[in-house]
Amino acid sequence: MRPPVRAQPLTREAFAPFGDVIGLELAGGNSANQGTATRFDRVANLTGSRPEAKPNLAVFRSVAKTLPFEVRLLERHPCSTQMFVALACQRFLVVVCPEDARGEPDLDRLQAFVCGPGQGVNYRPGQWHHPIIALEGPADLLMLAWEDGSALDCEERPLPTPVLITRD
Ligand SMILES: NC(=O)N[C@@H](O)C(=O)O
Ligand code: NI
Repeated sequence: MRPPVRAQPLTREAFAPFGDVIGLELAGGNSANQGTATRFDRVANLTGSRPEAKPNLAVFRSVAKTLPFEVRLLERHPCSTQMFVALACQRFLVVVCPEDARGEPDLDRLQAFVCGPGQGVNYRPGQWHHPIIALEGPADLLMLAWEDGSALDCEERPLPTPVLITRD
């Protein structure tokens, strides 16, 4: 079995190779609503590359899992970004994995992030990741991706051996 992967706190810098972080480290912004708000525009690069695919705004009501957690499969969405933002949660787990020269998950470089209330991530298109996991308590998470109901919406890859994610 591979050495366990320690889940790390979510930061913009650490997550940058995998996509965008939402709700963390907001910078700049412009005044809005007669000065009663600051708006931070385009905090994530939302893309869907298939003309027939439509944006799907969904709510995932996830049951709680605990760490340590065994990752037994990864998936990717080749033609769309996928965003998850916590609507209500205590913690949620984001697991991402770079790809090797063949485009397959490079499990030696798998990373895990513990995210909290008010935070979100947006995977870049084709980014290998584990399906979203709620931690410590059930979670409602808002999801946005471009989907058309075809197989290209989501490509799954069962892992030959599980990868254990432990608490930092
Ligand atoms: N597609 C789906 O239902 N869920 C996954 O894509 C996920 O990342 O959670
Ligand atoms: Ni996904």
